[in-house]
Amino acid sequence: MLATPCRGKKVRKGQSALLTVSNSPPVISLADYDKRKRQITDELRKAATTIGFFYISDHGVAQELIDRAFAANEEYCAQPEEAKDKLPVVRWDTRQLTGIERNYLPDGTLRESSIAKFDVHEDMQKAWPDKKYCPNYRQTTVEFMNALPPVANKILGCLALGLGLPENFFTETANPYRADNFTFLQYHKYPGLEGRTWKEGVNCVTAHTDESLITLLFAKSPGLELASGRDGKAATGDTYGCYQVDSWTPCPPIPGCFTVNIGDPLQYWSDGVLLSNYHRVRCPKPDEYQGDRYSI
Ligand SMILES: O=C(O)CCC(=O)C(=O)O
Ligand SMILES: [Fe+2]
Repeated sequence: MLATPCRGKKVRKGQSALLTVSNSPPVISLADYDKRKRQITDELRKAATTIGFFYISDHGVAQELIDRAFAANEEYCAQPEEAKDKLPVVRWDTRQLTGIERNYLPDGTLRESSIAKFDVHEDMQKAWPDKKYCPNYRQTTVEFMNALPPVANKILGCLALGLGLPENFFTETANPYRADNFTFLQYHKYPGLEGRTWKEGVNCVTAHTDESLITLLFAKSPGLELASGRDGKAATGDTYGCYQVDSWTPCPPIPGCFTVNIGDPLQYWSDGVLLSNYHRVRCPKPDEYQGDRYSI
């Protein structure tokens, strides 16, 4: 079905490099979901099959809870280093996906993340930070994570309907409370990069596609960009020397909305109809906001 030329990613069969569509993701409202399911399905199908990204409004997750989740992220990052050193380290190769993750920009600048799975998972029990330093992280993370499946399920239900499949086709498989499920919440802190300039091609997060079914993202500031309708081409030009895309569309956060993108499994399972598109987080230029950037 799909070739895998580079780091497990793929070139889409039969798709030309450029699609002539507007590349900016639409805002899709989930308001009156039951009454408007047909319309929402049409809107989601269109966005997922042309851009692979969309914003979701009227999702039902309280702004107050979203704000607390960002505060929990800051709380985690502010722990003393000795406390962080006691936490399990995320390893993608062994699927040890709970704990702390440290990535570095080419100049050694640290980008810190933490990953939490649903509290029912055994490995999560060792990954919660010390309450002494992070009094709210666990409770807030659990509360926030529990608020997300209802949103994800609506989106996945409509995406299934849009493909002519039963509404529960993806949600049955994607039950995040199942012990063998890998759904996770990832908090990121991109450190402030004040006054620095970066060589073209150096990004805070290099071009990639996601391995989730869908990703629900909240970010506090711009930086996310998407390569809509374009295949990653094996070439030099990005940090990993893997993908070259010659047109990037900014995907700044819209207050109160989730930014949502389709991930690889949905592209595979739909035989390339739903698009798991390349995206990256660009390093800010000197005239842009260069302070710390938080995303969830
Ligand atoms: O931080 C962001 O805005 C997006 C990060 C991202 O693409 C990812 O974690 O997969
Ligand atoms: Fe991503």
